[in-house]
Amino acid sequence: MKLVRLLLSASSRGVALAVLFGLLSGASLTALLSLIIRAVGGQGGTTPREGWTFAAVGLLALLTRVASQMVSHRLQYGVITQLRMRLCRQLMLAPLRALEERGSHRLLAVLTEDVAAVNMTLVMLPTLIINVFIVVGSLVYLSFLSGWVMPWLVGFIVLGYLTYQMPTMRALALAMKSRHLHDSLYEHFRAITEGIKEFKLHDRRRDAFLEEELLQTASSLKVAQTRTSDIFAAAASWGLFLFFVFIGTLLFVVPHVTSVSHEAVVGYTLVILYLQQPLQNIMDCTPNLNRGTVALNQIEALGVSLMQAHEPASTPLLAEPRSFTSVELVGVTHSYLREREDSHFTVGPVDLTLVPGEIVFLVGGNGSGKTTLAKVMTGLYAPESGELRLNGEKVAPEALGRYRQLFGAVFSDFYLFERLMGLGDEPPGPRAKPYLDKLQLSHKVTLEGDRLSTTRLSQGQRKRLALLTAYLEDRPIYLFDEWAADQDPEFKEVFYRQLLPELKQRGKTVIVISHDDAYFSVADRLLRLQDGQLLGASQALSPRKAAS
Ligand SMILES: Nc1ncnc2c1ncn2[C@@H]1O[C@H](COP(=O)(O)OP(=O)(O)OP(=O)(O)O)[C@@H](O)[C@H]1O
Repeated sequence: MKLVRLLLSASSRGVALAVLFGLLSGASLTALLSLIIRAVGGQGGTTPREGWTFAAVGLLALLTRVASQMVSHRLQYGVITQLRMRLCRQLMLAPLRALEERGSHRLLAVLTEDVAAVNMTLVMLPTLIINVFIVVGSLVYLSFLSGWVMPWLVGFIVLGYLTYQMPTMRALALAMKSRHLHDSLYEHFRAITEGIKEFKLHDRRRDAFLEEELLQTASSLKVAQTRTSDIFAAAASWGLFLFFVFIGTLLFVVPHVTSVSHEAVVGYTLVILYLQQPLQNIMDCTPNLNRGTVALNQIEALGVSLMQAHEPASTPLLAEPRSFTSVELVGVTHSYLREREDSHFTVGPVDLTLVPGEIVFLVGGNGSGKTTLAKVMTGLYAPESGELRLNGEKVAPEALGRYRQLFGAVFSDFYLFERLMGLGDEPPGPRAKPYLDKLQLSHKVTLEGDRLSTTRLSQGQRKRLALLTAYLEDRPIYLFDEWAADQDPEFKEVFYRQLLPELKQRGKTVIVISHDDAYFSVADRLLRLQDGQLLGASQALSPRKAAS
């Protein structure tokens, strides 16, 4: 049902056309069948008129079948594209914390595995529609052939349906289990792609992973999938067996208990034999329908949970904020649940003011909460308590998206885009060139339009490219999370002594998370975090002093 609703929501006209052509195709195939039966059973041979009718109906069956398939293909790929786009939009609008909690492997499993499963289900749509109409058309034809035999047939169909449904319910539960195992499998795939160096350097770790993790999950999946397929195969074979029971009953029992003509018995037998293929096709579609339903449930569950976690819709972005007078964090907190210890790690409550043109260093031991505070400060995490204030005014939840546009940031787990996107209509080349020189990257990277010639660089160089992006964004506040950690001593010196003061001179506020105590003197203010608590000068220097 959910699949039908999905299709209807995409294009009710497309669904109507696909069904109409499917109906015409099914009906013409049934008409062909009745012509065949008449020709086979007829005593006086066939006439040219019947021959022409046969050819015309055959042509109609062919054309409507192709039309139904073509309409269905458009519907199918349209739905899949819509589904992908909708999911990606939902992911991008969801709060960062909600995405982190779900984990990238689960999100990837939905985006790839589930969308592919829905696609597979939709692929068989034309076959399903046409075959359903062949079966329906044949039943209508049979009801005209003999009203007496019809109750027997309906009885068998009901029996077949019920006995098919019972194991199918079990198969659905197994399909759900398989789906959860797929999540684990994606986590393992991530370990392989991201941890390949660690595996290569340690054979015993690799073998333990393969045997104890991957094989365990893959084997459980194999068992669940094999059982599911077994159930469907057994149910389908049972369906075929019922056919022969029906034909046997028709040939050897029905004539003795009701008065039915020989012609009707022959017609029924031929139609039932003919129906075997369409019914087989319908039954073959059932496992896919099941998988598609499970996948769609997963997609919808993710969508619903992300919608619940949605940040309030942002006020339309009229223009990015180009300046500010103050950013304040007032009693702001953020906490993570430590599941194993059943306790929380909390950053804050933090009171902090930032003004334009100052360099603020955020320092502290590993795990003291620097990155977390940076995420709260930049609006990536909404404060759990307390409030953010911009220019003295509280940042309402729906204004958080706009507030974030104040910041240009390079986090330690930054992502480097191959295109410099969203930087305006002008090609970024001329603006980027001086920065490429400044960042000592001109010999490595050029710009072709807005595309970087390469991003296959050392980690330090990639960070410089990320810095280039931040420069071009030209935001009022910059945040660098351990940016200098991968730089050579020479460029570290350039970063701390040249680039940071230059940004400050341009009136930018620069927040630097750093462990480089040799350069702490560059800061106007040093904020020290310890166990999530802020020590040190949380109030801004006066703008005049900051600019000095
Ligand atoms: N996504 C997360 N989910 C749950 N807990 C987290 C998450 N990120 C961080 N933490 C917890 O919050 C604490 C602070 O982490 P954070 O990354 O803010 O520290 P940090 O000071 O930036 O550390 P480092 O100097 O090592 O980068 C850590 O002890 C960690 O247990």
